[in-house]
Amino acid sequence: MASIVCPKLGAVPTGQRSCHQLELHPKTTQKSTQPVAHRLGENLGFGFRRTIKSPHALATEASTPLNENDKMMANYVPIYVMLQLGIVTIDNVLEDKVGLEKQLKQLKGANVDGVMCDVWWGIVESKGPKEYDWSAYRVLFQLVQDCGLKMQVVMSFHQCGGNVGDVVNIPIPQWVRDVGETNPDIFYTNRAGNRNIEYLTIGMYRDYMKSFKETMADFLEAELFTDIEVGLGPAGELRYPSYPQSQGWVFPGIGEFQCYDKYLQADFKEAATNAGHPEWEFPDDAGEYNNNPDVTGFFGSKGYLSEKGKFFLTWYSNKLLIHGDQILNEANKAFLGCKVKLACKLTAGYYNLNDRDGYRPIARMLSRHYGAFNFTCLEMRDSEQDAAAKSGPQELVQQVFSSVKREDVHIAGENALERYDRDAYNQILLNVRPNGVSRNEPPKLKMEALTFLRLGDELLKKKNFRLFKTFAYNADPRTYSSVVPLERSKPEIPIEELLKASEWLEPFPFDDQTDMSVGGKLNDFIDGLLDKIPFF
Ligand SMILES: OC[C@H]1O[C@H](O[C@H]2[C@H](O)[C@@H](O)[C@@H](O[C@H]3[C@H](O)[C@@H](O)[C@@H](O[C@H]4[C@H](O)[C@@H](O)[C@@H](O[C@H]5[C@H](O)[C@@H](O)[C@@H](O[C@H]6[C@H](O)[C@@H](O)[C@@H](O[C@H]7[C@H](O)[C@@H](O)[C@@H](O)O[C@@H]7CO)O[C@@H]6CO)O[C@@H]5CO)O[C@@H]4CO)O[C@@H]3CO)O[C@@H]2CO)[C@H](O)[C@@H](O)[C@@H]1O
Repeated sequence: MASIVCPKLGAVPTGQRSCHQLELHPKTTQKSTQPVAHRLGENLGFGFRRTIKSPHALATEASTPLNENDKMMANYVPIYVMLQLGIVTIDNVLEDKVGLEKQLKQLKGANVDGVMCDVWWGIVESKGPKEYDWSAYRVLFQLVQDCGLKMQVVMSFHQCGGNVGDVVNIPIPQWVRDVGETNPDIFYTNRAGNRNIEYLTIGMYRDYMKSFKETMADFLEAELFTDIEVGLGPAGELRYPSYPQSQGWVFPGIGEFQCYDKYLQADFKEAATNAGHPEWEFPDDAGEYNNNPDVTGFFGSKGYLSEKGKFFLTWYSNKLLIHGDQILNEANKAFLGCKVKLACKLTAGYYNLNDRDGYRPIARMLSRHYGAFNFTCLEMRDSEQDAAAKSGPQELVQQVFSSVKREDVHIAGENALERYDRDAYNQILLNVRPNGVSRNEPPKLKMEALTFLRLGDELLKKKNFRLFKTFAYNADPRTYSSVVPLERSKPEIPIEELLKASEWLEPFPFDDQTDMSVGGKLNDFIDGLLDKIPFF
C-alpha cells in the first residue's frame, strides 16, 4: 500500500483497537496516512435547493449515443429507507397503519424507491415449529405496495435487542429458546461460558423462507420485493455475536471470540489434529470484551501472526464463510425463479490484515448465489472517530467496495448510525458514486443500492426531512428496474478457491468529495433562518 494504510490487523500499533478478528468490535480500519479531507463550507453553489443537476439530467444532456434507458440508469442508485424495528409488534400486529401510511407517502413524495423491513422469526413463528402467522406482514406489504414503494425484506432470524439502536426487544422464538435450555451448546459461547441467544449456530431457516415465499406469492409476482436480505447473524449481519452490549461490551472494546460451545470446540480439535497439531487449543490470551488489544498476548504480542494463531483465525473465519454459503444456498433454493436479488449484510471486523483481504473471499462466495453485498458505515468519516479507537471507516468502505467489484458482485450500502446532517449525507453520496456522476457513459464505480437508516419522527422533522429530500434527489431515485429471476446457485466453490481471493490488492481510487454535495455549514446557517419562516 503506497498512500493508504489499509484496514488490517497487522497494522494496528500497540494499544489500538481496530482491525480485530472477525468477531470483534466493528470498527476495523487503521487511519489513513493521508490527511482527511475536511470539507465543511466548501460546497457553496452545489447542494443548496437543487442548484445542481441530478445524475439523470446530466446523463440526458450528454451528447454520446447512450439510449434513453441507459442514460437514466447509468448513474442511478435506488434509495430505500429502513422501517422502524417494531413496526409489527411482538404480538404480531401492525399497530399504527394510518400513521405509517402517512409516513410512507412522505417518503414517496421525497422520491424514495422503497423501504427495508425486518420480518422477524421471533414474531412469525412464535407459536411453535412451522406454525407461521404472516397476517400482519401481509397487511404491511399491501400498504407499502399501495403507496407505490418497493421493499427490501430482511429474513430476521436473529434477536432484536442488544445492539446499538435496538429500541425494541424481539427475541428468537420461545420454543427455540426452550431447546437451548436443555442443550445450551446450540448457542454461541465465549471463553467464560456465557451463552448468546441472539442467533443460532445451526441452519434451521429453510422452512421459514419457503413459507414466506408461498404466503407472499402474490407480492413476489407483483415484484414488490427487490431484495431478500438473508439474516446470517446478529443484527442480520454475517458475523459472530462478538460485541454484545447485553454482556457489557462498549465501543471500542475489542470483543471476544464466540466458539466455546462443545460443537465448535470438537470441530476445531479435529481440524487441528488433521493439520498435525492435536495439541493446539483456542487462544487463551485474546482478552475480554472491553480490552484494548495491546494488553492481550494474542493481539498485543502478535500471537495472531504465529502459525497457531493463523490456523485458528483461518478456521474461525472459514466457519463464518461456510455458514453464510450454506444459508444462502438454502435461500437460493427457496427463492429460485423469483424476481428478487438475495443480499447479505456485512460489517467490520473480519480477518483482514496488511496482506490479507478478509472481504473478497466473502464476495466470491456470494457470487455463486447471485447475491448482493450490503455494507455498512457509509456515513462515517475518519475525522469523526475517537482517535483512541484508531478507526478508519473511509478506507474500509473503499477496500470493501473495490474487493466486491473485483468479484463482479453487486454492492449496496447503509449508514451504521442514525445521522441527519450534511456531512453524513455527503459522505454517503461520495461512497455510492466514488468517482462522481458520469456524463457520457455509465460510471465505472457505483453502488447498486442505498438504504438509509431509519424512518421515524426524527427523520420527518421539518428541517431533517427537507435536507433528506435534497439528499434523496442527489442520489437520484427513479422507478426501480425489474430484477431478473433468480437462477440456481452455481456449484460450490472449494474453500481453497475462496481463500485465493484473500490476496491483497490496491483499492480503487476514490474522489476526495462528492460531486453531488447537499451543501455545507453555510447551508445549515441559511436553513436555520428558513426554519423561522413558518410556511417554508
Ligand atoms: O432493521 C435492520 C436491522 O436494524 C438494526 O441493525 C442495524 C443497526 O441499527 C445499525 O446501527 C447497524 O448496526 C451495525 C453497524 O452496521 C456496524 O457498523 C456496527 O456499528 C458499530 C459502528 O460501526 C462503530 O463505529 C461503533 O459505533 C460507535 C461510534 O463509532 C461512536 O462514535 C459512538 O457513537 C455515538 C456518537 O459518538 C454520539 O455522538 C451519538 O451520535 C448521535 C448524535 O448524538 C445524534 O445527534 C444523531 O446525529 O445520531 C447520532 C448517531 O446515533 O451517539 C452515537 C451512538 O451511541 O458509539 C457507537 C457505538 O454505540 O459501534 C457500532 C456498534 O455498536 O455494528 C452495528 C451492530 O451490529 O446496522 C444494523 C444492521 O442493519 C437491528 O439491530 C437489527 O436487528 C435489524 O435487523
